[in-house]
Amino acid sequence: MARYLVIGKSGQLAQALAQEGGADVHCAGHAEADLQDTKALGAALDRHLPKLVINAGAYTAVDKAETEPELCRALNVSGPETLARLCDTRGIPLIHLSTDCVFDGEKTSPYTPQDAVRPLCVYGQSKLDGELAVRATAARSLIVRVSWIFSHYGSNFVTTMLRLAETRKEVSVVNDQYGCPTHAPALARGLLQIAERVSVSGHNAWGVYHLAGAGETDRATMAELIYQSSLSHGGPVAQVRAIPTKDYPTPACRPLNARLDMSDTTRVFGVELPDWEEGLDETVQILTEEMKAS
Ligand SMILES: NC(=O)C1=CN([C@@H]2O[C@H](COP(=O)(O)OP(=O)(O)OC[C@H]3O[C@@H](n4cnc5c(N)ncnc54)[C@H](OP(=O)(O)O)[C@@H]3O)[C@@H](O)[C@H]2O)C=CC1
Ligand SMILES: Cc1cn([C@H]2C[C@H](O)[C@@H](COP(=O)(O)OP(=O)(O)O[C@H]3O[C@@H](C)C(=O)[C@@H](O)[C@H]3O)O2)c(=O)[nH]c1=O
Ligand SMILES: [Mg+2]
Repeated sequence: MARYLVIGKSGQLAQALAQEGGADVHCAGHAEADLQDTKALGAALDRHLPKLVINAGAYTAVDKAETEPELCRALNVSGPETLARLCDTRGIPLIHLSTDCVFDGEKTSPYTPQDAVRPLCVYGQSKLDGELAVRATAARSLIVRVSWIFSHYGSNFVTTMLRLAETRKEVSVVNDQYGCPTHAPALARGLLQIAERVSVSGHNAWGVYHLAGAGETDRATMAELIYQSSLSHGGPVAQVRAIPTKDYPTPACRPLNARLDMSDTTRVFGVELPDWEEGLDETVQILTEEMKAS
């Protein structure tokens, strides 16, 4: 039997956990374990009897959340709270994923887990409320905040930039939003190392942690690096026009500073992710090959 049960199957992190964890991981998508279905969640826990649960399921459409806050909150607040209760009553530790969007981005240096939170959008507020609900419900829980996940799985900023370059010569991208891009496979490996640590009895450092790729960048520079890599693999390329966020209005506000300080995670778990750029070329290579084949 798989040691770890992952909620989510088709998402970026869920697919990366399945790939990196192999037989140790069972991913239950919404067909098996819907976050809105208490019975199904309980049945999945009782069927798989996992040593630990990782909740990689969430509502992640940041802009769309502004117009469907109920669904967003059902998946990011009520679902995780239910899951936390079901895990707690069974004595199963839970790792729940959260985001840089719990911060307002006004700090001028990377955010630590102890920094004050102030979400700017519905998605960010829902993830914060989900964190609080999980922490209040399951004593043996870890909240792991991540930022800017990219991969060849699912949709993300890298897939968006490559898709746009297929039809455009120039793409306007904001150059005043800073963050730590996180390669999903590297994140999955880091989370599995943490899972290993917390599933041994005696672990007691529960709470909030940050885990993202090493290094930092802004969205426009990230887009340029995506196209540099795409060029080297014979994929689509566009000119990046760097613009300020005020000239790129979106329904939801993102924090201008989304950089996370990971030193607690390194100290407590000995886990550190590699530089985000290491995962970028691999991701772009796979995606451009897929694009050429289709
Ligand atoms: N993407 C990003 O840039 C960032 C993401 N995060 C957080 O990391 C986590 C993983 O994100 P990511 O992998 O990118 O997400 P994706 O958007 O790629 O995937 C969403 C996941 O949610 C699952 N899901 C959707 N609805 C339900 C439901 N009703 N019941 C159960 N599962 C459901 C999907 O599972 P399926 O369809 O297989 O059933 C899918 O696996 C989330 O908590 C997210 O908030 C944090 C920071 C950055
Ligand atoms: C597509 C596009 C976006 N942008 C901007 C808009 C936005 O501010 C920024 C990122 O856009 P995206 O919509 O791709 O990324 P977004 O979905 O907002 O990414 C976020 O997802 C959630 C789930 C998280 O938790 C965050 O950590 C973060 O990764 O880039 C441009 O400037 N030009 C463009 O052509
Ligand atoms: Mg998005």
